[in-house]
Amino acid sequence: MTWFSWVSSVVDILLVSYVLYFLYILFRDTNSMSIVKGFLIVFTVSLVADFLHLETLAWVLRYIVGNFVILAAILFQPELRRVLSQVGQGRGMLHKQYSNVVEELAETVTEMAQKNLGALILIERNVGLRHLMEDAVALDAKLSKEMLFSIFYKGNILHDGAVVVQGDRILAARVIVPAVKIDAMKVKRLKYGTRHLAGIAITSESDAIALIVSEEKGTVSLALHGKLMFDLDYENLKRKLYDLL
Ligand SMILES: Nc1ncnc2c1ncn2[C@@H]1O[C@H](COP(=O)(O)OP(=O)(O)OP(=O)(O)O)[C@@H](O)[C@H]1O
Repeated sequence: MTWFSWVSSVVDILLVSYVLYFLYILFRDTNSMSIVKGFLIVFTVSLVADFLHLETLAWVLRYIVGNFVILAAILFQPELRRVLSQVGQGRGMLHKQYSNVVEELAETVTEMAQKNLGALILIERNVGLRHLMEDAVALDAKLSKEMLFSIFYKGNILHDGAVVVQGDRILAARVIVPAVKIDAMKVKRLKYGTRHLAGIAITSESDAIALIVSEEKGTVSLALHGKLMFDLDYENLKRKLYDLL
């Protein structure tokens, strides 16, 4: 073996390891991991069936394993779409950094809901929310559970209104979403109060995501494009945020 083929083998192994690690990071917080585990089980059983000469079972399992790429493309569709759009935007490699924000947010609001601590968190995406922050309190603080809990703690002067989050920063607190014209009938039918309506309003006029923790109901809702996904649990919320960020 020449030194060149030795070095290229090492580089080859390192690159494959990196690709596998990268895929693991991208998929670990979705249901994809259970699909991968399912595939590994089917693959192992097919080897055992082969070994034991269980012809029909081995044939069926070989067929499933052989067509896994097509199956995976169908089953992984939301994840693949997300991964491709991130890579397209050059954000794929930043996913790990983003995953911390997603987890921190999902954990924080779930805990807030359990403690009936009301909150409104506006997550900026492509459309800037600067116009909302003119009369707000500028912060530019690192996003953390402690910081969000402190802000929305009832005794804090900043607790009234929303916070605006950009990446892993909390840009401002006491952000007031301008009153929107939602007719009285609709308000009655929707049965939501002003915090939820503010979340619906801001997301109908921007591409922001609003996380709304209901003080009264102890629920977490996510507003997007003016529509509310009501009462999300931790897993669903995290999955939704991963898809959107
Ligand atoms: N336009 C707004 N912009 C930002 N925050 C708002 C706005 N309107 C209300 N809020 C916040 O919502 C709080 C009042 O929530 P309200 O009880 O009316 O709504 P809700 O949707 O029923 O929420 P909850 O279930 O938490 O009671 C206010 O104290 C304020 O912090």
